[in-house]
Amino acid sequence: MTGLIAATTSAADKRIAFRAGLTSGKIQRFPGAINPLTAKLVQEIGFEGVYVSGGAFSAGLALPDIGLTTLTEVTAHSAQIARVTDLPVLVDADTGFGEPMSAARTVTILEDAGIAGLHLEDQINPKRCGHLDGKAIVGTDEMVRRLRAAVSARRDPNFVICARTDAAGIEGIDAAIDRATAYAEAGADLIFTEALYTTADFEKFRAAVDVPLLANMTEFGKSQLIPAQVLEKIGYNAVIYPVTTLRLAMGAIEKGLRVIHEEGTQETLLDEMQTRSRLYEVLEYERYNEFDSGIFNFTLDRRQ
Ligand SMILES: C[C@](O)(C(=O)O)[C@H](CC(=O)O)C(=O)O
Ligand SMILES: [Mg+2]
Repeated sequence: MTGLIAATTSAADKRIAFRAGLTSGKIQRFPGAINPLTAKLVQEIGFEGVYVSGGAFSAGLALPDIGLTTLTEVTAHSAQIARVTDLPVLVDADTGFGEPMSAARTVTILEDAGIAGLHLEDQINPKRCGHLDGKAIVGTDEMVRRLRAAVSARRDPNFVICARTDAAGIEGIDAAIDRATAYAEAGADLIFTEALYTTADFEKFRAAVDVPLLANMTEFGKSQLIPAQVLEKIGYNAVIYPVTTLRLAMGAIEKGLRVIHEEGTQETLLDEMQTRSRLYEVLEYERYNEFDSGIFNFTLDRRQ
């Protein structure tokens, strides 16, 4: 039964692994998982962690990424993902779901949900995707209050609090670096350098601060798609591919629906599908059968 239904690694151990990864010198790759099944594949393929994207979660609800989802919704979704993986899960907590006190509550609730870390961003509410124009950010002091509240609420000292700065696209990279320094002083364990443009920007950021850094390799955004090996050489500690699995899946879904609509059958799509047997393998279906026979292993005589 071990490892079926839920993964075996405790939340405490996942947080320890996350922290160890951040100081290992090896880049920690966190693809976004759109559901628990995807998280199982992320682990099987050998990544170091799982990311829960606010953009992908809201898009899955057919909503834009403008802070419409609630802490309760994000927590329920993230907890389902964390439950099935031995990997640390990093959750996009947007601006913390309210004022600094709400950010503090967000930390406790995500801790209870078995999450390894969250990121809070310095945008105003309502926030928007960091790769769009027209963003606005709160003052450094306001974000520092947000972070201090989050850090003070943490009960497991290994829970990772990541501060995201959206300042580069608004005030320039030097201002973003100043903010990152202030956020690290406020207790952030990791800095998410949102929407930098080129490799040179990532290099400049790395040279300027002495705190673990996270890169966002989202598609169709402002940043060049820099390979993980290059980011590692630059000295980045973590990278997310936040919306990639959603975009892959939605691309395939749209194409497939059009084929069925036009051809009246999905026959020509079969090669592109995950087969039933592969699905059952990922689900470890056979082990559930073994579990059942372990329980129902008695026989009844005629008098019972
Ligand atoms: C990382 C991000 O916050 C997310 O919600 O996944 C988004 C990603 C995206 O919209 O491509 C962001 O960068 O704001
Ligand atoms: Mg987001």
